[in-house]
Amino acid sequence: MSFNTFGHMFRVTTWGESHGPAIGCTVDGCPPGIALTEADLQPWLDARKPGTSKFTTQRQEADQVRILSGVFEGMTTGTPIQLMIENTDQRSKDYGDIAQAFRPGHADITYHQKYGLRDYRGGGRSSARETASRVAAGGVARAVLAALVPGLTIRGYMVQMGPKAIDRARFDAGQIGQNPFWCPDPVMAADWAAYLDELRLSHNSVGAVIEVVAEGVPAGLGAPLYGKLDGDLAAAMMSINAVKAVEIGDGMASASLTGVENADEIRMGPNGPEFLSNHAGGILGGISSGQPVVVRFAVKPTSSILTPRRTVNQKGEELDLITKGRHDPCVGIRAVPVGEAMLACVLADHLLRDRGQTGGQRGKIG
Ligand SMILES: Cc1cc2nc3c(=O)[nH]c(=O)nc-3n(C[C@H](O)[C@H](O)[C@H](O)COP(=O)(O)O)c2cc1C
Ligand SMILES: C=C(O[C@@H]1CC(C(=O)O)=C[C@@H](OP(=O)(O)O)[C@H]1O)C(=O)O
Repeated sequence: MSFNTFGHMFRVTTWGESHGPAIGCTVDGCPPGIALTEADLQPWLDARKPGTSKFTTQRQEADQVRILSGVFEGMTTGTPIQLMIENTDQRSKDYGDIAQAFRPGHADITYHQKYGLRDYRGGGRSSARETASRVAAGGVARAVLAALVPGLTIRGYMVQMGPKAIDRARFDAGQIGQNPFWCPDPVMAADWAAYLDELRLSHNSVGAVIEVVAEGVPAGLGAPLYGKLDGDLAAAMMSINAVKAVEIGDGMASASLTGVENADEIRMGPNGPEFLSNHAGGILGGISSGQPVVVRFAVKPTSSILTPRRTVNQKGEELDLITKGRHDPCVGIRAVPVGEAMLACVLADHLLRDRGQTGGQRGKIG
């Protein structure tokens, strides 16, 4: 199976299966001299790990990350950084029924069609268990960004669960870590809790929308035309399991705006040009403008549910399949730290690419 690598200068290759002994990644291209310890990475893994509330999969993994190479005395050396996370709570017997049958909505059927054989335990390589490795790599990317762009912040949160969207008038960043949904709207967080409880107890699941924002991104990251920052962000988010749509800035809604409404007008401020709005989501012509970079993505409802769904098996026989096991009733919750990690990786990659091409030089205004 090829294509397990993401990025150009900051390159992440992930490996491992959900029910194998371990998963992990190799980060190649990290500059030398960046302060990095396992303790710097662990909080990001803790934010994503399974089994932390009744609203996520009940699989219990510590997701303890180990740095095996590329760091000496707390500093990156510029050599490949190998990160490893052990799998400790696999329960492969739950997957006996899908050894031969295909879960509707999961990757079982396409993996079989393409490769002719698959590690069906836990979905193998197609399991979002793989996203733990992305989050570990994202931790390295954050360390690079913290060293090279002080003040840059990345924050993700859920803005919609099923049909229930947050009220932006109640947006309170302080609430994001205070509920199990990364929800910035405390009223909607309570609503989601009741809604998701009812859905999971009735053997169902639901989709979601996640928004991730990076502030303090310098102008000038990204390149026309095949190295666009927005193009790479779309690819990064779309590569996350269950993602079905990605938007930058106003995204799909910009189609219903007029040119007058959509123009992000510009004025001179005390420190240079200032934009009066941010419909563009911080990216113009594939290049960051210095405004916040705003990315949104939609995840579909979890396909592994206890309600019987019609499917077929490898012999071509039709059957009704109940998917047992420990599954997320709304994958959007744990996709929040994953989206943050992918944004961090793309920004670190583009920062290094930009330094290679322009040396960080910028055109002057004013
Ligand atoms: C954080 C996260 C957790 C997920 N948890 C589950 C799960 O418990 N059960 C499941 O069937 N799918 C889960 N998924 C979705 C599947 O991994 C995904 O649907 C599958 O890989 C097929 O890929 P596709 O949906 O992109 O086509 C999860 C996705 C993410 C991002
Ligand atoms: C293990 C994780 O999530 C898993 C993602 C997943 C899927 O199909 O994507 C299915 C479940 O796997 P299993 O049935 O093997 O426990 C989840 O628990 C994790 O994120 O660490």
